[in-house]
Amino acid sequence: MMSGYALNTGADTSKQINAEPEAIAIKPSETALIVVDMQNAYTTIEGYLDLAGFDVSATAPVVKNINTAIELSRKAGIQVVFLQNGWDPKYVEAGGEGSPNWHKSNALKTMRKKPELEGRFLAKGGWDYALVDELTPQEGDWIIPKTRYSGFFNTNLDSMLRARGIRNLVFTGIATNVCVESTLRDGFHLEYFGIALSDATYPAGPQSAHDAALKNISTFFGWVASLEDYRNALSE
Ligand SMILES: C/C(=C/NC(N)=O)C(=O)O
Repeated sequence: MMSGYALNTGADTSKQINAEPEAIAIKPSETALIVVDMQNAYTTIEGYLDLAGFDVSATAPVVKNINTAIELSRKAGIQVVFLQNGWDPKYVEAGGEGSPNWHKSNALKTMRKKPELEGRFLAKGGWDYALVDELTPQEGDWIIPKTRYSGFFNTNLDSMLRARGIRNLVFTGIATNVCVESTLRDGFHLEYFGIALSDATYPAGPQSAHDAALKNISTFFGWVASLEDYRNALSE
């Protein structure tokens, strides 16, 4: 069994999550639940992913599972962190032609291709950027805006976690193969223990993209568990 690194010596007891490739132990006080980009853009019909041609028809059960993971985490004293992806309404933060993001972001590319959509995707203050109604942050949760796929890039996430002795990150959200994987990978290089919940994440692209991302995570960068595994661990 792996043991997530411990900085605190608080009274909260270690919980063992049944995971791939092996079980991992976490202490609630040293753990955060990371909810990646659960915005209308990535989850909802008429949002960015949908209008860019990605299938979002099966996100509802994932939203439900994330809600459960959030409730379980709050009850267990695990810090809940919402990441929120997007840019200022003029897209200055998205970078211009000098940025690979300008060339690779399907949101920016789709808006360039269809001028009637200009200004619609992932602009701060808009519906597309907003977190879905079903997952409303509560007092004590953190909301961390980001402008690139990784939640660690140009944000205060690392220092917020580090200051509180948090070393284990449980990942939920969309998309498994883009922002979830990017953030978990960056976390790995910053010495965080990353655990992705397979049924509380959803891909941008086919099921094979989801499966490949999880396989990559469990083989090289972290651990993969189900919501049930997480629930069982927290009920110990
Ligand atoms: C495709 C995509 C994914 N974002 C994410 N939240 O994983 C994008 O932002 O363009």
